[in-house]
Amino acid sequence: MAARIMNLPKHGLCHLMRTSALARHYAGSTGSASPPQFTTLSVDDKTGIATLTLNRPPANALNAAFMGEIARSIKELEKSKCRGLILTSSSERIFCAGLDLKECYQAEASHLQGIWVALQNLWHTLYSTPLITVALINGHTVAGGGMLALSSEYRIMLPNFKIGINETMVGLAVPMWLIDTYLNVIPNRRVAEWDLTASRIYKSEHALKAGLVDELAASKEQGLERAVAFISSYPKHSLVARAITKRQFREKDLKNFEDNRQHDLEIFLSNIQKPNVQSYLGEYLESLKKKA
Ligand SMILES: CCCCCCCCCC/C=C/CC(=O)SCCNC(=O)CCNC(=O)[C@H](O)C(C)(C)COP(=O)(O)OP(=O)(O)OC[C@H]1O[C@@H](n2cnc3c(N)ncnc32)[C@H](O)[C@@H]1OP(=O)(O)O
Repeated sequence: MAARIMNLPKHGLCHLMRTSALARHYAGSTGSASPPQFTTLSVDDKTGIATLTLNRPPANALNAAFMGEIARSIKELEKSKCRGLILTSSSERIFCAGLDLKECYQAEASHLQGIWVALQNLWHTLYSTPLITVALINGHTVAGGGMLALSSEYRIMLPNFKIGINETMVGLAVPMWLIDTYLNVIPNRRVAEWDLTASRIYKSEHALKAGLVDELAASKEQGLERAVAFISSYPKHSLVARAITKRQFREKDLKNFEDNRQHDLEIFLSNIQKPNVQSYLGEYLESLKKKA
């Protein structure tokens, strides 16, 4: 794909925005002058398709700054009237390992609150965007990483990786908005309930059979081609009607979330600060380290 940093002047799908302008935008919305740190964003000016590459080694674990950056990029692409967004990872092994558990361990309540609010905002932004969204899952993706994939409209995965939502395994309940997101992809309630209560993690090939992903691609290059083909399959004249229809499908889930946003935050804060959860989190982090 002949991509470059932002700027789609020709057919009005995306407005011009150079890297420096992007940096000014971030400065305006965050109060900080720092440009994107954990992502790279490129837009193909022929197709009007943006590729947002997650780049927070080693695991693309989500902290508040990273999540804020992804959400702001999506908002910016919406304003520039891009047509579609491909989410992928710069890592060859990990698409996204979910929340940065190191930042959830022995952290101040205010820090934990910042993480959860950023997760809520990121979910809301991605789930509700009018952009055509594709997750090109070129590595493992679990928990909050699974959220990124499942909130997108179409999932293309490379072979031999893992995908799933493992919250109960790490001792915490799956939030209702993530259950709704899962049901939007796996509408069989019995299967969804079983998957989420059991923290079921699928291998790519099985995820395809179960309908958790839509296609497998042999390589990242092939996955990118397939992602572009999916987004391009929507004719330009249908984009507004398409976006309204998407919104209608997702509206109830978004409203449920808004009605319970504060409660959801309180549940997280109360659970994550429990001594037994913190102690388990410490052990879990050790086990991740020992693997290396
Ligand atoms: C655990 C008790 C309580 C947890 C409470 C958390 C709060 C949860 C609230 C509810 C919802 C939360 C949403 C979430 O996202 S919770 C996040 C859960 N995520 C995980 O459980 C994923 C853990 N990681 C893995 O399973 C594997 O790393 C992987 C993604 C399958 C990849 O495996 P691979 O073998 O390729 O890689 P490594 O395991 O060697 O990892 C490479 C390095 O990355 C570090 N790492 C991995 N995951 C995380 C993470 N989530 N946060 C921070 N760091 C992470 C790992 O330590 C390695 O680092 P190192 O190279 O420095 O050793």
